[in-house]
Amino acid sequence: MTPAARLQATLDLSSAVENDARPADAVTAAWVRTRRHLDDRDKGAILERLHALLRHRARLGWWLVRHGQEDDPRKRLLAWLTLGEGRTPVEVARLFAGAKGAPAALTDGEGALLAALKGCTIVHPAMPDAMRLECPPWAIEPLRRRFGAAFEAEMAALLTPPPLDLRVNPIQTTREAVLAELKGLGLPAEPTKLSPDGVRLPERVALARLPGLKTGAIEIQDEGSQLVASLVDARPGERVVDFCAGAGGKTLAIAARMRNKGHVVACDVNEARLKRCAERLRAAGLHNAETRLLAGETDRWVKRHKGGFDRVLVDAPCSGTGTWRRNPDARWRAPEDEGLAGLVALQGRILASAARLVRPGGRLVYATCSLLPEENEQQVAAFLAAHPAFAVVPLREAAPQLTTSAHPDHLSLTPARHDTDGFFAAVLRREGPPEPVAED
Ligand SMILES: C[S@@+](CC[C@H](N)C(=O)[O-])C[C@H]1O[C@@H](n2cnc3c(N)ncnc32)[C@H](O)[C@@H]1O
Repeated sequence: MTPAARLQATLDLSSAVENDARPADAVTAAWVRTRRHLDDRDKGAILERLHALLRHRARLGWWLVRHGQEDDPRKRLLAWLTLGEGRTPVEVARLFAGAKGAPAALTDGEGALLAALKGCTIVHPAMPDAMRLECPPWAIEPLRRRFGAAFEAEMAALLTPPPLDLRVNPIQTTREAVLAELKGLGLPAEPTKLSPDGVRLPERVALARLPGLKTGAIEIQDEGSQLVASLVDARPGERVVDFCAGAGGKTLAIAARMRNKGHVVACDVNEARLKRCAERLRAAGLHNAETRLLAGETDRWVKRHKGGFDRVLVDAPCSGTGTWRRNPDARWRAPEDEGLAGLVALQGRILASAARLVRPGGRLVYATCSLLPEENEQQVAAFLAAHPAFAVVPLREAAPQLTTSAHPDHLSLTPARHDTDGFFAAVLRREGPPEPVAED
């Protein structure tokens, strides 16, 4: 592909993302699937530029509005080439020459825009915080409260390209073998610093270069997510519930740690995600887990299995603020349902219901990929106040190796401090019998 053809492909993909309500990664995956002829280098260059455009979306839009231009994918790309890649108007005009397969030739207005942007930096002192920090207005105050003086550093870290983390499936192989294999392929793989099962590749690679993904020997999973699953500390032979299992990222990690012994029930209200979870369990060679579709958090199945499990993980639906580094478009989509308050209420209901499944002496882990105290510490405090049968297991006891957490009692991972996605997890123990609840 010529550099100009790569730009045209980036424009096509960026327009597809703009015109589709689905998250950018879903649109991108579908787009790539229908373009199998693209070689890995072209694909890599196109995706890298798309991610830059998504990461700097608000800043680029601010510059366009300032110069009276429409904020659309083509203009954003022009602005990015100038402000982000430092190309001169002459270089950009050479790429936008209107040749076959290349972007249409520049209009006079676009030429004037490039001239006006020449020599500018992508961040301007007059930018409002929402644009300068690429942080939606609704999240600025809660995140400022959460991080204090570190707020801007955390926002900056959320704008960096994430590493590619893999989790090794101990049923099939070892971390040493995976590291040796990846190094043999010329990939700069390193063991993850905190997770004992993780391997980190500092940058995006073509997934086709990772044969273990097809065989289930490795899974793509952020180091933070691996650490949350490890806090469940499920032992071979135990009975475990992953209450919000989704497509099974953490279910797989838990079931593998149990060495295929015992039983894991992966619950969710989303049938398509659970189906994907079942497929991934099969591919990974894990047969100690089943999926269970729930009608809602108070499904009768929960009542029937009251007190029946050693460990329960609630990886609650959340604002996803901790994953903005990986899903840069997510920050500009409002939290689901009625906004943050609706999510917080749903999390509270899910946690209260799932807690019924824990046997006396058993462990309940509440986790989110949110950075907001409302969804994390405050949620746990409200649960403990209403459920005196539960007590916190401090992190130094639950996971002494994770004392770098930003919080003394709970796991609190942040992109700037730990170079992981933002994750929160609280480990709780049931010390008394399940309380009767209204729907019992
Ligand atoms: C953060 S995601 C889970 C990610 C998953 N644990 C993983 O590691 O890949 C939250 C999940 O909660 C599910 N969910 C939403 N409402 C629920 C409810 N009322 N009861 C159970 N699960 C629910 C969603 O369908 C979604 O799959």
